[in-house]
Amino acid sequence: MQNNSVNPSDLNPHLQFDGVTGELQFEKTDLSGLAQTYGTPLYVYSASSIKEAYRAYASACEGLANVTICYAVKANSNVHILKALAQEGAGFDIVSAGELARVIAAGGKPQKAVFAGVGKSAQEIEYALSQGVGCFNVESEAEMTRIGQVAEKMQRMANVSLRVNPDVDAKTHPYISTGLKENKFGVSMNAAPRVYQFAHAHPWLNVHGIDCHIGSQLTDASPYFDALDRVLALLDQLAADGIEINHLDLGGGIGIRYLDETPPTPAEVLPRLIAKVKDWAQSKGRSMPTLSFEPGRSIVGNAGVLLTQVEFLKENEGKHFAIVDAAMNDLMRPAMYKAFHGVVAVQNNAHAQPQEYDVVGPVCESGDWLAKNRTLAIEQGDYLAILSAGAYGQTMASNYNSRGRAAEVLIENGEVTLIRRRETIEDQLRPELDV
Ligand SMILES: Cc1ncc(COP(=O)(O)O)c(C=O)c1O
Ligand SMILES: N[C@@H](CCCC[NH3+])C(=O)O
Repeated sequence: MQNNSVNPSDLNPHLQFDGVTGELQFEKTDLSGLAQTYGTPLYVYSASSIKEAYRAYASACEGLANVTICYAVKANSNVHILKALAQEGAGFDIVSAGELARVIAAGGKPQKAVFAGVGKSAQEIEYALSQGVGCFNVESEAEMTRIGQVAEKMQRMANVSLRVNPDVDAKTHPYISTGLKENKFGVSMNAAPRVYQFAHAHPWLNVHGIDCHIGSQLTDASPYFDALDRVLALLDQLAADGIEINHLDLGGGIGIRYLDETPPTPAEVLPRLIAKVKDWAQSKGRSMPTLSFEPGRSIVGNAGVLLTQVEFLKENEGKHFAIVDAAMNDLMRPAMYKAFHGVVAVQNNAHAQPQEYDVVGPVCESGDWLAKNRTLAIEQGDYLAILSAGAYGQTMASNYNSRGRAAEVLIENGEVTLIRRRETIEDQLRPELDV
């Protein structure tokens, strides 16, 4: 076995090769059948996997504190997936008016949504307030001012938490680290008291809590505890200035296995974080704050695969390429972060010889690759599954090269539902022709 080959069931136990046919199945459903029925590229998600991942968070906190799990919509914003999570009781972490509209379309409660992001427009703030959004996670002094202005104009109280930047190294890819002072996110610990004072004094702002998210794809839990130490020290400082904060939003970021990573589980992280907050509250004679977490990737990442078909195999001077019908516009992560995604053939091809391939798309960019140096026994027409594609896959897709976005299906207990139809050329042309 090559060191970059991945056994799908190590990523998700619902993803298995059938013992008799050797076919890759998701929730016992043949993936080749889905590729034939719905075409490729096709995102396939397992509802059971999503629910189990959500429940791992919910049960890790059960009985320990008053905790809301706010699923980070940016990871996968399909309305049907949001609906499944809303039915589980999830709240939502949103970063745009569009994401809030999706939550509402899915039957989620705006009151359980927290609105983050460094550049909220006045229109977005107005829309969120009119829908009764739970809280704004505010990322700058200027934004706090703007939210105060919109709230005053609407004569509506806005709940605010300040997103602080604890300057902690999350030890992840530099593009997805968010809690260092060189990152654009949040307000520095030094500036935070001044911004809180402003909000505290404002008649239309209600200081609800504090928020801290240090990055994504964390495989080591220690940065969470370092960040929490800094947050608690700031809460002490604020209390001394007469501002008592009774809600902590500790962000998302727990990683998933793409290859051989061993990220901590919610059960390994959340109870320890909660215990730390509890100890702090007790030592200060304060009541236990309410808490929220904002996981995205760890809920959906390994609950999805991207199915693609081999268009051609080709060799250039000894270098072998598998040209497939999915591309960087469907799954941007390899091009953007050189991210690793496991790739496996969906069916066993007894005629094909194993060969090392770069798996590439049809887009006119050298950066359009999905995987490099993978040993695969495949022929033209075979289906491949790109693994761990449930998070930051379709949500980061584009129409580059005027390629339509892929279709998406959701499997639940053997039942397959089309949850997004394939985008047509007409869909792409309409906004330009309907003017
Ligand atoms: C503010 C905020 N919350 C939550 C998340 C979700 O992170 P993840 O998908 O790593 O759990 C992100 C993305 O990094 C984020 O920026
Ligand atoms: N898009 C990133 C994660 C960004 C998280 C949002 N702050 C990824 O694919 O890994």
